[in-house]
Amino acid sequence: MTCPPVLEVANLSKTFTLHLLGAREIVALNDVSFALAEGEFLALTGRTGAGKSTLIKTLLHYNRPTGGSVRYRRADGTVLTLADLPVIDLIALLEGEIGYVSQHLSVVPRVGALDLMIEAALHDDRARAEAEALALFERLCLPEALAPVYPVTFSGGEKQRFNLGLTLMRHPRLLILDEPTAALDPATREVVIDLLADLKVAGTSTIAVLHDRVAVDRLADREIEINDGRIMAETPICRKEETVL
Ligand SMILES: Nc1ncnc2c1ncn2[C@@H]1O[C@H](COP(=O)(O)OP(=O)(O)OP(=O)(O)O)[C@@H](O)[C@H]1O
Repeated sequence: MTCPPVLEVANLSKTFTLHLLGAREIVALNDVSFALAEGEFLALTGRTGAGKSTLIKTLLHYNRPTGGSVRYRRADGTVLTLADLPVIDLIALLEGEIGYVSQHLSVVPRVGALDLMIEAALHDDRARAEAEALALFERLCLPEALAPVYPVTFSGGEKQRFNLGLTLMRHPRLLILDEPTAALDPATREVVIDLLADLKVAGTSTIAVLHDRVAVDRLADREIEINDGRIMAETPICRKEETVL
């Protein structure tokens, strides 16, 4: 018996209207449909400006879709249609079992990195949260000296790993990543790829916008290529170690 998908995106569209430019319209996403299997790692690829970030922001309802629907299946089998959720429930979902790691830092100012991570934990055990946060610091090769520092002062690559760590404090079962390795040198990129690979083994379902071919080849089960806001190609990825002889 095959598992029902964790996420079903049906005919999703997004048109931006530029009101200050005579209501000019930009069709950023056009009739995109796909499903994400439980535990699957899906890579979204495509040229710059193709609509990849718009796709993930729209499927999460950070952008209000122009058309289409997104259905998310919880661990207990309940299926939620995101557009029908009261805002408070949508926020709880996006700050809990669905984790979104954007390319940008968005945190409370003048709070140190470690405290932000401790606050992000979904439980009230501060000592446990601190231990979890420090373990993530180490796993992400963030120097412990940065723990009390405001993340706004971090380098691009440090911010990127901090963003990931912050989201992982909540142990999301569905992870949505926007270019998680973009600002990283090759060695640090390996650190992040290894962590994402371990999360995949642990059963996390993931959608990641990736320009990084190494990351696609190491992590993805399937690649969807976006162009002009549409799906151009959908390719299963077969790794050597998975090939049955
Ligand atoms: N809020 C917005 N208002 C107007 N246009 C937007 C908005 N967000 C995105 N766009 C436009 O939608 C198109 C797709 O942008 P998007 O950021 O999704 O591309 P992308 O594939 O993620 O690109 P990149 O790889 O460069 O990050 C672009 O033409 C962009 O200018």
